[in-house]
Formats: sequence, C-alpha cells, structure tokens
Amino acid sequence: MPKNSYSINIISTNSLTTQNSISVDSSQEQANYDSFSQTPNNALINNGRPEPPLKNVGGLSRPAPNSLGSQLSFHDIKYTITVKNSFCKKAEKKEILHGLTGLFKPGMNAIMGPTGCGKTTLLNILAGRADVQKLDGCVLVDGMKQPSNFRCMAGFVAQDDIVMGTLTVRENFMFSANLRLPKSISKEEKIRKVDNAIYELGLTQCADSRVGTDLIRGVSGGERKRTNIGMELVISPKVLFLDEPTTGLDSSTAFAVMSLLNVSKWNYFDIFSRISKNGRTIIFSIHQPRYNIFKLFDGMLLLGAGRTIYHGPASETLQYFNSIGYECEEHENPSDFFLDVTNGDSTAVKALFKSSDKKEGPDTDHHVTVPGKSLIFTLAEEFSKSSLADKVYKEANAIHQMYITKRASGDKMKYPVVLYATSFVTQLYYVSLRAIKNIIRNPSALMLQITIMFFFGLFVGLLFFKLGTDIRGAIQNRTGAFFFIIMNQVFGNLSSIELFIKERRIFLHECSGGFYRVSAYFFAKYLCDLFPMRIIPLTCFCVIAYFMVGFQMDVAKFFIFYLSYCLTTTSASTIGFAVSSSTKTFQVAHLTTTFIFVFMQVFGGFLANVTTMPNWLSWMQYLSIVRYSLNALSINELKDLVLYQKNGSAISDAGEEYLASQGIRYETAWDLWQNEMAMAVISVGMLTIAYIQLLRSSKIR
Ligand SMILES: Nc1ncnc2c1ncn2[C@@H]1O[C@H](COP(=O)(O)OP(=O)(O)OP(=O)(O)O)[C@@H](O)[C@H]1O
Repeated sequence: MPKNSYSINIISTNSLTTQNSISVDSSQEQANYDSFSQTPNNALINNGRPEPPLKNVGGLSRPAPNSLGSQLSFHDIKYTITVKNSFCKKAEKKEILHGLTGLFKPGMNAIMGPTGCGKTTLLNILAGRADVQKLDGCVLVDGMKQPSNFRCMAGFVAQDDIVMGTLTVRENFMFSANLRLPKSISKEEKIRKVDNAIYELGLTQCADSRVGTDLIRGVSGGERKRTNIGMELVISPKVLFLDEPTTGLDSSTAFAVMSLLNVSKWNYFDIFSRISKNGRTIIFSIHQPRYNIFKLFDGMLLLGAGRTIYHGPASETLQYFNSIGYECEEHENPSDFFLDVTNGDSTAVKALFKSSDKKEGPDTDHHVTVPGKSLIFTLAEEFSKSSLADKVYKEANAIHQMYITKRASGDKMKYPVVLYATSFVTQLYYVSLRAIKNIIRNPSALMLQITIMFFFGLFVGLLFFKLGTDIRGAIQNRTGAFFFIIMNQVFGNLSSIELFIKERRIFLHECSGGFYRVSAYFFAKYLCDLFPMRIIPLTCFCVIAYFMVGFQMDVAKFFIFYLSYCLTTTSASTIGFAVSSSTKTFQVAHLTTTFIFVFMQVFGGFLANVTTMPNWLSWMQYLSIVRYSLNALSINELKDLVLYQKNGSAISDAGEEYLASQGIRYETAWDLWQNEMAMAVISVGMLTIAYIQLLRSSKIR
C-alpha cells in the first residue's frame, strides 16, 4: 500500500451519538445523528482499494449526547446582494447562495469549495453576522430560532487577524476574558483560563510579547493566528466559527492550529480537569487543507458557486464522489481533488474519462465541454438526488418541521438570549485601560502633539511678545495672535480623524463578538483621546502663549481664555470624530474635515468682515466655530482694555469700538457666554453624530 494513498476510513466502534437539545426521543436522536455520522463498516472507496481503517477519524470519537456544543441547522438559505458595476448601469441583484439546507453538529465541520463560492458568506450567516435584509431562509440553533445577538454568544475568528497589536498575547486574552466572561467568574478563574489557553495554544514562549502592528514587529504569523483563536477559546463558546484559519500558515503550523481546534471538541479548557468529554461545535471555511488536516474533519459541506456539491460526513466524501464517477488518484490530496472536481479540471477530469463507462457516472462530455457554472449545477443536482442528501435533508427538515410545529402551537422556541457579560462601567474601564496602554506604548503621537503645541506656544509668544497697550498696534496684533491661536487649534485637531478609522476593524469585530456596547467603546475612546491628546497639549500652549504675549493679567480673563481655547479644541476635534465615524477611508475623512475647517475659516471674521457680507451668505457665520472662538477671545481680551496713544493719553473704549466694527456684541456677560455655549452645543451635536454613525456602522455587515 503506498504511504500516501488516500481513502476514507471509517470509525465503527465509537459510540456515535450526538447532542440535540430539541426534544426528540432518543431513538430519533440516534437515527438523526447516524444519518450524519460515518457508516458502520469500513468502506472501500478510492476506486475499490481496501484501506486500513483510520484509528480515529478526527482523532476523537463523537461527542456525548450532553455535549457542550450546539447543533446548527440552516434551511433554504438564499443570500442576495445588489451589485452596481458602473456608475451609469442600474444596480443588479446577484444571488450568492442558492437555497442551502443542512446541519452542523458538535465536532469539526468544514466548509470547503473554490474561491468565491460563498464560504465566508455562509459562515457569516451561520454566525449571525450577515445582513438580514439580504438573507432568505432560516438558521436554527439547537432547533430554536437563532437569536439576533447570536454573534455575542458564538466565537468568531475572522480570516484577517484582528487583534490589538500593541498589547501582549496575555493582555489580549485577559481583555477578552474580562469583558466576555460573566461577573460570576472570579478574577483568579479568568487568569487560570487565560493561562490554560496560553499553554494549550503553545504560546507560553511569547505570552508576554506584543502581538505587533504594521510598525512594530511582534509575534510570528502562526502565533498571531493562535492568539486570534485563543481570544475566542478563552470564553469557551458553544459554537466557534473560523474563516480560513490556516490561510497564511505553513503546513505544519496549519496542522498544529487545526489539531488544537480538534482538541476543543473535548471541552477545551476542561481538558486538564477531565470534567467531561463533551464537544463543541467548530465550523470553519478552509481552502485546501493537507491530508492530515482533512482527517480531523467530522462534517463537511462542499460548495460550488453557492450550491451544495456535497454535505455529510467528511469521511464519506471520497466514497460519494467515487459513486458518481469521480476518482481521487492514488497520491492526490482529497482537498485538491474536491477543488478539481468543482473546477472541472486536472485529475478529476482525467478520472472522468476513466470512469465514463460507469453506469451511474455523470455525462463526461457535458462536464468536459461545459466548464464552470453548468458543471457545478450538474454536480449540485447530482448531490441533491443522492441518498446522502436525502438523509441530511430529512434530518434538517425534521428539525425545521419541529420548530414550525412548536411555534404554531404557541411555543416561541426562542434560544436563551445572552446579553453582554459585563456592565457598561466595566466595559468602559477595560476599553479605557487598553486605550491608555496603547497611548503609552505608542507615545510618538502624544509626544509630537505636546512638542508641537509647546513650540507653537513659544513661537506665538515670541512673535507677539509683550504686545503692550500702544494703540498703534495693540488691537491688530491681538487679533493676529487670535488668528494664529485659533487656526493652530482648529487645524491641529485634524489628527482626530484617525480615532475611529484606525481601529475600525477591531471595533467592528469586537462589537460583533459581544466584547462591549458601542457606547462604552465610544466614551472610552473619546475620553482617552480628549485628555492626553487635546487637553494636555493645549494647556501647555495656553500657559506659554498667554503670558508671553501679555494678554490682560487677570485671573478670570485667563481662565475664560483657557475655556474658550478648550471649547475650540473640543468642537474642532468632535467634527473630526463625526467625519471619521462616517467614513471608512482616511483620505475621504481628511479631505472632508479640511474642507469644513476652511469653510469655517472663511466665515470666521478674519478674512472677510461678516457685517458687510450679503444676508444670504452671512448667516453661515453661525456654523463657524472659528467665528465663535474669535468672538469669545476678542470680547474677553478687548473689553475693558485701556490703550494709550503716543503722547500717553489713555483711550478706554478702543477695544469696544473695534468689537462693534466687527459686528461682535460685547455689552453683557451673555454676549460672551453665548459664544462658549455655541461651541459646547456644536461639540455635543458632533459627538452625537459620531456616536450614531458608529452605532450604524456596527450594524452594517
Ligand atoms: N458585498 C458584496 N458585494 C459584492 N460581491 C460580494 C459581496 N459579498 C460577497 N460577494 C461575492 O459573493 C461571492 C462569494 O463571496 P465569499 O466571500 O462568500 O466567497 P468565499 O468562498 O469565502 O471566497 P474566498 O475563498 O476567496 O474567501 C464572491 O463572488 C464575492 O465576490
């Protein structure tokens, strides 16, 4: 027997039972399970060559009936997207998945198929992460309607690694455990779970190394992938979804990762205590796994152009294809063979020629001459007619029928809804802690902001050093200083646009995974940006500039100056937040925010006198934070300012005269405070927009 000959090997001795939390009698349950499990005798497939049985397909036996995993069934799933190929063309509807039905049980369930066949789309649907507007059909979890927040209960490892690179592996695991495990679990228990995860995932060596970002070298690709998986395993979800977990890994690392997942069938984190040997449900999409990975699979769904080509026990796949006339060559990897079959090329097609005389084989000419979709269509039809499909569909339909019957009889059959594991305050605390760690570990942005403000304060101070009270330049120089200060503060806050764009993927992933509420993330990010990145640098600037320039030496006036400056900063930065939470790209956010700031500058009162503007245009000054800021600073400084002529005579109302000429009302305290209020209102308004946009984006998938 050649070492590398592949065949399906069947376990027949293990107790083939399943968990099924819907109330079916045990015989029915056993029957249901068996239809999805391996055939009881060693099968002779691979063109009839006998193979010794695998000791253990998947390395482990089937999970016990009281398994910790869930059973997911999906019924007539259709997913339709709207595609607009060009600006002039009308949008067209495109169906990606064409009425898929099936079920996944505790164990390792693979979704395979060529690129673009709809694996990720189906995975997202099963994980409750797909856009329900585009979805037709239903997904049942343990025979009950999938709750809308199912994504909070299940683990999901995305195709691209999404993990905070500035934190260490351990810190990332702790972040997940602290936010997603309930309060009832003690701190010590959480630490134990994290330690176990680190140990079991083989991350002990790099547990205290940073994961790494685009700029900072961190752990290796395989360790990064395992960190992503660990973030989900640490909460021991009943169902774990993984989108192409082996992509980008070398074959032995890929095997190591998949073997670890296979272990998790056995109630991953109880593996030491051996409390139980119950399995979890692991569903993943995968491209072309090597043979020893393929051997780990229990269930398999092979897709082609959104249709089912095969669905059933992984160990029966080759047998099935053999039965319809496709033969896996002796040294060929089954995964490559499946792709060849669905793509209609290479060895699979050669096999077709060989098997063309088979009675039940497909129409060889048809396959060879009509590649692509029609081949897929034929394969899908072939499967739908098979006895295997009959078994799977019967089982899935029985679950669906039971759900419909129970619902009709008034039983809501709702899956228990799990809300967030932690409170708003806890979430705010941990997200803030992470944000602060991020700033401390990547201090260049903060240091740059403080340094720029420090030097800019010095520059303004030197340029307008000790302005004095000589009437010839006092007012012009003061308004010039205000211009510098306001423009510096407004445009200096362009950096705020990166707040929600930079971490957008992490936010969407974590929000979908039930780490935190949008509000907790929003306030944590805002507060952790506001104080270190805005308030500290501006305080530095204010103190230097105010005293060097020599504005009026009055405590109240200094604090009003400081407040006006704070409000200018916050309103400018919140405009940046509102824009950045509404767009996905940095360039769009940058251009939009710059445009808004320039527009505000025009109506700010420096470049054009707003009193001389036509009415239809001058109202725009009320949208300008530059205008409010200038008004507040001017009233604060120029009111009650006594200036002196060359001959030494005092002029007490020169400042007021200037204010009047600019259309700035200054008589009452309200005239000053209404400008401060306006900036505060703009800040709150922009924060509200930013929050709503973030909330919206967390729901768009
Ligand atoms: N939002 C979308 N807009 C346009 N096309 C989409 C969208 N979502 C999915 N598709 C298309 O639907 C098909 C299935 O996509 P999906 O990502 O599910 O495939 P896949 O099997 O996971 O592919 P891969 O293996 O390359 O990751 C592809 O042709 C894809 O281009």
